[in-house]
Amino acid sequence: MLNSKVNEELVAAAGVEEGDVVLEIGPGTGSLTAALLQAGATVFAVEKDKHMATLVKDRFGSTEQLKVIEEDITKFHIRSHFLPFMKEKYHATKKLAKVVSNLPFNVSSEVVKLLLPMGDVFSVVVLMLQDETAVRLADASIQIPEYRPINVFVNFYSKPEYKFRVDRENFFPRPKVNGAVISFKLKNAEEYPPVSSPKSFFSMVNSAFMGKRKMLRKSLQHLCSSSEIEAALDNIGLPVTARPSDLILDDFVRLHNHLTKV
Ligand SMILES: C[S@@+](CC[C@H](N)C(=O)[O-])C[C@H]1O[C@@H](n2cnc3c(N)ncnc32)[C@H](O)[C@@H]1O
Repeated sequence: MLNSKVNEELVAAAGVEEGDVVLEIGPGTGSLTAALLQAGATVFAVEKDKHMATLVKDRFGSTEQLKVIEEDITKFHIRSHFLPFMKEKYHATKKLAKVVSNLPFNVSSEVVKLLLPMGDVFSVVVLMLQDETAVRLADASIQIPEYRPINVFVNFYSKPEYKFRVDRENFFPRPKVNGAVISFKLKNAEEYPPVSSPKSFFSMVNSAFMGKRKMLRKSLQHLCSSSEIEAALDNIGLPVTARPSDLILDDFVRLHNHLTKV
């Protein structure tokens, strides 16, 4: 990131304040880390590249305010490593941590899937993503060609908000596309839509989209007979010919709950 103002805006988008504990993924040379430390946060940085991890440790020296771990975030067990760190910093308080990260665009969806169900650890996840991805994830409207299970997932676990666009000129090396900052305010478990099991719910949603152009009464046939699916759709006020792109999160929840009662 060449523009330090963008880093400050990322920090502000997460509402980082003095005393906050922040998980930063991929600190690189530490430009965002510097802005987080400046805001008074205690930073737990996970960096996959050995050279970068050393560089960022050397840059800030030994300080209580920063811990750098050399690990790939997609293989890192956040709960077992980050939770003890967070508890130690927050002492006995029930405060939640935040995630602020400017990651390579190619790992962003994996990171989103990993972090959004962690509302018991993080209050907010603020990420720099490819602009197109940020627009798509922040928009829960159906009937757009990009509507996918990930949209249902994002809205199940969080309240997404597109924050601002970051032109590609601000990055080095310059990517082919613009970036954007998106914030996901994480829900806690009591706020999740009422489903018997998120695993069975997302398995149904994924199956529904497998045949994107197919009607649900066909694509969900491995779960129930088509007449049972039609009855459930009718019961929740949807046409029996509905396709996955006709259903918002609540509709999927009601459909799942009807089908699992059958
Ligand atoms: C876009 S750079 C970060 C730049 C830095 N945050 C800044 O603001 O200047 C991405 C960093 O993420 C690291 N990274 C990439 N994949 C990672 C992963 N799976 N886990 C942890 N770090 C990763 C890279 O080594 C690199 O240092």
